[in-house]
Amino acid sequence: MSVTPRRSLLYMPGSNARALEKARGLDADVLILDLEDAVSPGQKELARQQVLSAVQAGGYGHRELVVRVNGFDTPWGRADIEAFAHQPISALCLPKVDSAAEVHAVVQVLQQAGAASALKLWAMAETPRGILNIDDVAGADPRLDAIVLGTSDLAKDLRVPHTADRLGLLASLSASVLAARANGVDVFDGVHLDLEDDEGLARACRQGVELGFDGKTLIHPRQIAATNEAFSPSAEAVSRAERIREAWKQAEAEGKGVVLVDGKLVESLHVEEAMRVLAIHEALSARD
Ligand SMILES: CC(C)(COP(=O)(O)OP(=O)(O)OC[C@H]1O[C@@H](n2cnc3c(N)ncnc32)[C@H](O)[C@@H]1OP(=O)(O)O)[C@@H](O)C(=O)NCCC(=O)NCCSC(=O)C[C@H](O)C(=O)O
Ligand SMILES: [Mg+2]
Repeated sequence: MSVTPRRSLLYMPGSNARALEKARGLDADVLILDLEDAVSPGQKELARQQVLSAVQAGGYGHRELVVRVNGFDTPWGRADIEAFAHQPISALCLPKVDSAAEVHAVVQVLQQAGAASALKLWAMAETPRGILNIDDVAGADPRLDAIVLGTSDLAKDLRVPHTADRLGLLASLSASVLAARANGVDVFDGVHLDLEDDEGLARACRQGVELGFDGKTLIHPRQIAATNEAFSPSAEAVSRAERIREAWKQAEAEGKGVVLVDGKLVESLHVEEAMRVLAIHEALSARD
């Protein structure tokens, strides 16, 4: 089993040349180079050019590069998509996706541009309509590779306050995880806006892990370390997974379909879980 760890996903405005440079040395798994809401209308062209130059220059190492383009219905959306159709990036992130039809429209542009099938699409779940259609969006096309929660836009549109327990967002968060898993794509939690609030960030990360997210989107480098820690398998989880792998090998050799590890029942589904933990751990160790 091969897994690409996507624990921490750092946004940066494409208009911020210093951030694009600094990101080459940051410990984030994914860099989301933003052309959308973090860039003012007057800087859209500059941001597109800077991000193009940055991805062409490279130097980002293991960090996956994702470009968040402007909405298809804006003056910049189509040109953004065409500009990055043949660049060395993992995915285009589409903001405020309301329906599968919006994904299909972008897929058509990529096909017309002859983009490689390796170029994926990530859909942002950040509107009430998008959440209601999230299963269709997540399964819209084989290029669709991940769902990204936009909890700021969502809280605004739902008219729910930003609370520590994120009560008003829970239904949308869980619906997105369900849709992602049902369609076999990754799913990433929204941002924590308070840069000074380390305790709140740690709590939000824990909640994200418990809700089933693969990682969390971030807005500042100081949020990376805590997020990586929260979304990495703990030493204890790795050690138990290793014991499960060993015990299962023996059980299989003896023709058994169940085994006890540390007094707990282990069946093939637990072995699958353990193998995923080990795959993430090994991918991270190989990177170190
Ligand atoms: C929030 C910020 C504007 C703060 O920037 P700044 O004042 O420069 O912070 P610092 O002085 O503390 O920065 C220290 C150094 O770190 C670099 N830096 C800062 N932020 C980033 C970053 N995001 N990526 C890379 N590097 C970063 C600074 O350049 C400093 O470097 P150095 O010169 O070496 O000291 C800023 O953090 C920022 O712009 N953050 C990202 C904002 C953003 O992208 N927002 C859009 C995405 S959030 C969203 O829209 C989610 C979704 O759509 C929703 O609806 O929820
Ligand atoms: Mg948003």
